[in-house]
Amino acid sequence: MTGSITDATAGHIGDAGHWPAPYAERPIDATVRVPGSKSLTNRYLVLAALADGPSRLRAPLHSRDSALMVGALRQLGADVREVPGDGPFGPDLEVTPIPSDSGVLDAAIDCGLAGTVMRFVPPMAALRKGVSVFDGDPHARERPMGTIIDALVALGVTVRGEAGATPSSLPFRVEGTGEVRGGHLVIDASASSQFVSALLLVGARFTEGLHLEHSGDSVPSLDHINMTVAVLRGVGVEVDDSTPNHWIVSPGPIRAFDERIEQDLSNAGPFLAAALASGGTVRIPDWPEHTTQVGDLWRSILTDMGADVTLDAGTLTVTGGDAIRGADFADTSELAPTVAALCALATGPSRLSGIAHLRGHETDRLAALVAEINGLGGDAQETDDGLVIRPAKLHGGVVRSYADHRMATAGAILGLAVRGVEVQDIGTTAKTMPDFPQLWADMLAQGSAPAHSSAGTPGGTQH
Ligand SMILES: O=C(O)C1=C[C@@H](OP(=O)(O)O)[C@@H](O)[C@H](O)C1
Ligand SMILES: C=C(OP(=O)(O)O)C(=O)O
Repeated sequence: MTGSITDATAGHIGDAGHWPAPYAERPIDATVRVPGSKSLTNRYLVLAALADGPSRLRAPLHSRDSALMVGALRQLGADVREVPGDGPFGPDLEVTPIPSDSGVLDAAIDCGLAGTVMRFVPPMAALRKGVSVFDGDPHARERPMGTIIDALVALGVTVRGEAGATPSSLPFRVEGTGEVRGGHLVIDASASSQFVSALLLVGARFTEGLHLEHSGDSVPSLDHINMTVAVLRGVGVEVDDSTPNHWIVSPGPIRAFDERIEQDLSNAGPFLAAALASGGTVRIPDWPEHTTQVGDLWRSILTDMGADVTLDAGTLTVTGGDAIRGADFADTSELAPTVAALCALATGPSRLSGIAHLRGHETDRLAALVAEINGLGGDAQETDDGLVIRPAKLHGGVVRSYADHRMATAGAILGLAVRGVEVQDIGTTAKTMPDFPQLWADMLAQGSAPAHSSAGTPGGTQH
């Protein structure tokens, strides 16, 4: 760490489990790499377990959510091995698929708090013989699951809750017979795009394939569904998504693959936000030229907030100015907590819309963001489908993370601009980024641009 960035406590957890968020005395000037994409890693893990031969994931994410997925697939009979790779964030993974003739095998699946595990794995369990019991963290029992359970029941699969009746949330058991006929299925996926992705990922393995239709309010996080469709096509699965709210997956094999996982562009967000929060520069090399990750939206979001954003020779460079501009953002999906943290530091008002379903994420993110921003003296309010955040002078205090990795990283962003912020349970970032405190400290340690006044932001006035 250079002398230009204060707070030598970066990366340490305080006695009360509070992480003193490092405060940026000067503009950050850093080049950062982040681990592999959670969404891509867990999709490719699912497909590898269902494929027609052994597959390899290069530079995958190693985190709690990916470990939970690996654990689930092993329970279902897949063989997942770590093999040396060339990525800086851990080994590659080789996957031998779930054998089709493994007999009757019972399984216990720990979903943790991972939406991808609790939604993607139950349809896989229906495709093999045996009982698979699903449960997770306490809050996982409150996340929306009814749509996926009802979908399986409509497909002829037996799903029982603790009392024996059809449940609407974790815990439950799926009684697989080894075969699902498939066909036309209508669901309401307005609470999560993961319901659609979950069924599309297995659809080719249904005897008749799958014609999935969404009926209800709009489906959130459409980028994630488009990612699912693109990944499926990449492994030889035919998907027709030419009619809005309809996805037709032809029956057929899922081709084994050897795939390099892109870095997690959503998790790049807090580091890029650090450029704005400190009025400095953050570069991320190997930014994909074409990607299905929602995190590619950082390029427009951060431009709208007043940053200078360039993508040159594969490196994304974000330079913050003297002030962060407030703006209106629709459908920011999993990027919303990071966006909200920047909005709380902005000089003008912001509105985030199209994110009502965040109430069913790791925590009720709309309520949590309002409570924690306002707890630091901010001015945030919930709307029907999002947040309004107005400029306010912030002060130090504790940011609670609610077991939500993105609340914890939002606290870290605020702490760069506001002295005296502590994040409760920074360890929860392990859900998708186990090294977050170290990566954050490394970013700060790299040096700093010449001092500039960050006093243009409400947070900056606290310096
Ligand atoms: O399919 C995926 O990998 C994801 C889909 C989105 O879920 P929702 O549609 O529930 O927002 C996103 O928020 C989540 O972080 C990851
Ligand atoms: C909503 C998220 O996760 P999950 O995959 O658990 O839904 C997220 O990572 O922001």
